Amino acid sequence: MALRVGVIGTGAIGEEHIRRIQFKLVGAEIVAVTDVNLERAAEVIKDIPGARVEKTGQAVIEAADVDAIVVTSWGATHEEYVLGSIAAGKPVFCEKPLATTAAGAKRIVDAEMAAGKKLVQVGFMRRYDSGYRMLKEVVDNGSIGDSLIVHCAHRNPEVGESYMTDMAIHDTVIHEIDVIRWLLNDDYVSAQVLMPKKTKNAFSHLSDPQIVLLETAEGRRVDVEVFVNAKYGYDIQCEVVGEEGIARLPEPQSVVMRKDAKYGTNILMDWKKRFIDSYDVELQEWIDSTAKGEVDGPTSWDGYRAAVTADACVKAQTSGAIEAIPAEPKPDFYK
Ligand SMILES: NC(=O)c1ccc[n+]([C@@H]2O[C@H](COP(=O)([O-])OP(=O)(O)OC[C@H]3O[C@@H](n4cnc5c(N)ncnc54)[C@H](O)[C@@H]3O)[C@@H](O)[C@H]2O)c1
Ligand SMILES: O[C@H]1[C@H](O)[C@@H](O)[C@H](O)[C@@H](O)[C@H]1O
Repeated sequence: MALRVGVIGTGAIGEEHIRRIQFKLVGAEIVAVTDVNLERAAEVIKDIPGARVEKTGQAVIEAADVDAIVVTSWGATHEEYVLGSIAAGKPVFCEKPLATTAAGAKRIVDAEMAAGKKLVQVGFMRRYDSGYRMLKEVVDNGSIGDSLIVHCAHRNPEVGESYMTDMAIHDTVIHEIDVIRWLLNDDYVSAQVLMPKKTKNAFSHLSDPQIVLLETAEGRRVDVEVFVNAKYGYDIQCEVVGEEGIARLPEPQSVVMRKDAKYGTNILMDWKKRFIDSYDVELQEWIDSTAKGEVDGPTSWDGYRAAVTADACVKAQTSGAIEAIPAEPKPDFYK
């Protein structure tokens, strides 16, 4: 029988995930959705027979015909819905961030451990991207020797007025925080944030761009330029400097053109397209492992460690200091 999925939050990525679960992937169907904007929720499922709108997230979680939950509402609301899913004993896929504070993510870890069963997967989809997987293979097989430095850039063409300075960390750099921790098989010990000259293209309340500097337990250094009003495109860069060579994240495939006295390729403008294949792989694996009663992907522990690092970065945004990131052993429950 197909896994019956309920979705909380039918905005941009909620709609994307609803459509891929219902029309592209196998083994699952959408049965219930909700959003604070109920009209929007109804619009998103209008061509899905049998799917209905529930009035609240809790109603989706508690519905008898919902086997598993997908949380795609705003970041600050994730904790409540993930805790609700754990309390109901239902598997939950939560888009990043797991919670917007380390304390919130810790409450999820504690609740899941108390429930005695892994139920939570976090939407760190870059771990499923073929480019990052190729890069990890090179890092792991020693082709460039030991990794010493990682240079990253995370550029969005623009963001809306509701995007705040701390969101550069827990909404945007959270991707690098997780994927570089996974890539290096290392964890962070300190964070610092530098604020370069501000672009004229950002709203006045937003510091943009920013440079995040992370240090790992093994002494590696990671720098992330986060620039969310970069105008020219949606551009994700990652370069690993090793003892014996350099390895770069491949660019998305694109036809090279010679036209109008120019030679080049297009740059994407939309995050939806940049990791489109990885969302498919991520959610198909989630459906398959959930059907087996397992969690194979990034866990709440990964979401929690990312949130601890994000908290240090947010503190560093205002202190200007190098902020320590406390080390913690991974509980056996998550090994
Ligand atoms: N993995 C990725 O690449 C990726 C990409 C985009 C967004 N995201 C994450 O997904 C989440 C949603 O982002 P988005 O771009 O779709 O935002 P969005 O604003 O387009 O959609 C969010 C939706 O949640 C609804 N909502 C807000 N509070 C709610 C609540 N309490 N209960 C139910 N619905 C509620 C809003 O009305 C809105 O429709 C964010 O956490 C974001 O960081 C992840
Ligand atoms: O929610 C989005 C999404 O996670 C994108 O991948 C990221 O580039 C954006 O900065 C963020 O706002």
